[in-house]
Amino acid sequence: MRLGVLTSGGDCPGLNAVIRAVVRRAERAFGAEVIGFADAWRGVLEGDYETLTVERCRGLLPRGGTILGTSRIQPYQFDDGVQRVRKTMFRLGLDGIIVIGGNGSLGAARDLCVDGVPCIGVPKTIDNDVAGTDETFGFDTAVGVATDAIDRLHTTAEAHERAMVVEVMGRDVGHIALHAGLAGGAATILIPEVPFHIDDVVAVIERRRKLGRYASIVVVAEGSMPAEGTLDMPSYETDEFGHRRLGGIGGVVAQELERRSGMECRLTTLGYVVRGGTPSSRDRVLATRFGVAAVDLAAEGRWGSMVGLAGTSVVPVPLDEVAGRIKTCDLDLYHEVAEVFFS
Ligand SMILES: Nc1ncnc2c1ncn2[C@@H]1O[C@H](COP(=O)(O)OP(=O)(O)O)[C@@H](O)[C@H]1O
Ligand SMILES: O=P(O)(O)OC[C@H]1O[C@](O)(COP(=O)(O)O)[C@@H](O)[C@@H]1O
Ligand SMILES: [Mg+2]
Repeated sequence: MRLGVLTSGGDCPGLNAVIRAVVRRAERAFGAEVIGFADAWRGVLEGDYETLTVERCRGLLPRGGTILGTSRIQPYQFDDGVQRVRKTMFRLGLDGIIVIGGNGSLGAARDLCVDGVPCIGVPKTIDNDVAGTDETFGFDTAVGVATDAIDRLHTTAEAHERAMVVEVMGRDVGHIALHAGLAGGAATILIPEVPFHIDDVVAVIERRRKLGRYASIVVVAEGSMPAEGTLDMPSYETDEFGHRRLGGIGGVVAQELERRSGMECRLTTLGYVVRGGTPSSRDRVLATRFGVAAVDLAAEGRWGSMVGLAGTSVVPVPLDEVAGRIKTCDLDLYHEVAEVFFS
């Protein structure tokens, strides 16, 4: 067996741990060779690759980022993209490609399978928004870093009696904001799934102030939106892949909160900090389990599957059930648990 592997979409902690697991399982259990492609599908399209060995992957477990590099390039952007992918695979004698990516990359992997390019998916992203898996690796690390930041902000907020707005990543979903906000004892949490009313945020802060709580933390996911017609939004640019370049809603919330409550308010945008650096032990274990399972699926010829976490088990999930879908926040956790603490 000869396998290709690539990392696609935004990076997240644990990508290197998957690569290491893939190579080790392939080499040790199946005597198989693994080819690593540079910068996601760019490497496949342009024939930019390296042979990965157990030796090459030493020391990777705790390393953030990805030794292969990543991009948001997909073969379907080019008229002859799929043809070029097939050509590279034929030339290298590959049986298939392990695609470590988020919902966008896994959607493309499903389409490629239909077009005769055998793929196995491994779900990654700090956002935890991939359907078909209870969790993606990278999420636990991101929540941990954000929680640590909130803990630190509490003490400076208390010293100055300020409200602190913390903006965290989360393009379409608020998993990071919800979990870090809950873990960090936020006064309120804003997520993309639930349009917010700024008056409700102000009310929470004022209620706390009446109780003598002058310091408050407001966690805002970058994709959060005000209820229609309630606030002017920053205008987001769109990047070359059609993604809105987010970041800025936290500033709007902080500014309005200060203006309406008269309370001193500061903004901290965590941005890429939660995406970089060493993966948590939990993410390393999940990434390792996913990598091993992906190679096993390839060996069984179960192309068109993704590895997913169901409860405590790693299971195969058809890419058809993943493509074009998104896993949003558990609204019971938001309304019935988190909201208990919003005051
Ligand atoms: N449903 C889809 N089917 C095919 N390609 C897609 C789909 N959604 C996004 N893409 C392509 O996949 C690329 C990677 O997706 P993106 O969402 O940016 O990263 P991720 O894989 O981390 O979710 C996008 O730039 C886009 O070109
Ligand atoms: O790296 P970029 O292109 O600025 O993208 C930022 C986006 O990537 C993420 O970090 C992860 O998203 P993906 O997993 O879809 O790549 C989002 O939270 C954020 O909105
Ligand atoms: Mg995505």
